[in-house]
Amino acid sequence: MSELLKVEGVWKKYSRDLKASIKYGAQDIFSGAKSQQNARGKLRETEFWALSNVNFTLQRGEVLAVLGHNGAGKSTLLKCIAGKLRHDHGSITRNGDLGHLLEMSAGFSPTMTGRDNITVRGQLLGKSGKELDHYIAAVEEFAEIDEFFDAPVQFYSSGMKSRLGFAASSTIEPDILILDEVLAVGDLGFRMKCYSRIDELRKNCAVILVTHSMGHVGRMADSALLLEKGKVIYEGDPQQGIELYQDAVSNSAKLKPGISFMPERVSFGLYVGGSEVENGGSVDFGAAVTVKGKNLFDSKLSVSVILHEQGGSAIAEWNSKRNDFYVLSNEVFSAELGPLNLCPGYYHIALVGFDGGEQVFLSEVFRFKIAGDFFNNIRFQPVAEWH
Ligand SMILES: Nc1ncnc2c1ncn2[C@@H]1O[C@H](COP(=O)(O)OP(=O)(O)OP(=O)(O)O)[C@@H](O)[C@H]1O
Repeated sequence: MSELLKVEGVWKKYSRDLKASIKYGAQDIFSGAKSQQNARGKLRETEFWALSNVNFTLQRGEVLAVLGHNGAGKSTLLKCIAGKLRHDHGSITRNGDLGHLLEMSAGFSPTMTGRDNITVRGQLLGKSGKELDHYIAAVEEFAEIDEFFDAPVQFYSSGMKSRLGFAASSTIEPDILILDEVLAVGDLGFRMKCYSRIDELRKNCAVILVTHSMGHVGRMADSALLLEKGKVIYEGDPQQGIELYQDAVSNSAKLKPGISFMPERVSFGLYVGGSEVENGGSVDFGAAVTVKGKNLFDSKLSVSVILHEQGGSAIAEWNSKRNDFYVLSNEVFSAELGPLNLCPGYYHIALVGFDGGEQVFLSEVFRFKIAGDFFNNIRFQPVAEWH
């Protein structure tokens, strides 16, 4: 393994005020080296550190996931590494070619077609003749945007831009590949293609990945860097990084008041092995979960238990009507959900009640964490035959 990137004591400041930001920027350019020396520790009014003393190294073959809340400084760090932004203090040493996809438009001219943009990019990379033709053909093949390749980029959907951008950046076989939220866009088929391309490239390069999807981190990263307000608060094992990040997200997540509709008319709880789990509590991976509730309405109701990923979409729903089960007025009911074999992380459960076809309540959201080692609980074994 060889070291491809060294980030040492990097600081970057921004100003919250646009006018002040332009003025300070001009002053810094004129004061040159002096500003570099004074940069650390000196903040003018309205300025703040978007990155404070960031250090890490990246080896060939390594995939590093940069994690953090919105505004933690992830994109700023990637832009500094890519040379798109000048950092105020510290040093960034790159050994090798860089490919990056920092924004969806990825520096494409909106009025030029995809093909023309790729041709210009290829030429800027020093390609000509057959080599340039190969590059354009390879990008066109990977992006799979068909006739849009010959349409102006301004008519592309965000998914198409990300396809073209990823294809353009990953086809040059860079030494360091920087991807900022690229895999958030695009359909599953394209994401799978991106995964295999990254798996292929990582043998010879280093990848820095910014994503809010912990699935991507778990699937691809060898290490994680967790940023909070511009500071590195964790560096190391990705699973540990994911847990710390999710804990931080969960602690800062505020449930919106007003989301519940007549919550006083329903009560429910989560139980594991007869014991009630407290809101925000933890459930071991693989433990059988039961929801118990009481109908405080005057009429009989059908109920749905809905399971959500934290901040994400519904991933399961159990509806009593499908079992032809109705909860009578003032009756207690239970729904045995069984083991929730979900990746460790935070989830939400809510209860919805229906009187006939009409929704009559939505409960408060119950938050819990699936804890434990996901992988240890899966048993693989050989079997005699396929069918
Ligand atoms: N050009 C700018 N001028 C002033 N402040 C900026 C500028 N760009 C970003 N910031 C601020 O710097 C901080 C870090 O921003 P950055 O975009 O790096 O965060 P991030 O971790 O990438 O967030 P997200 O997950 O939302 O993309 C934020 O407070 C942001 O508002």
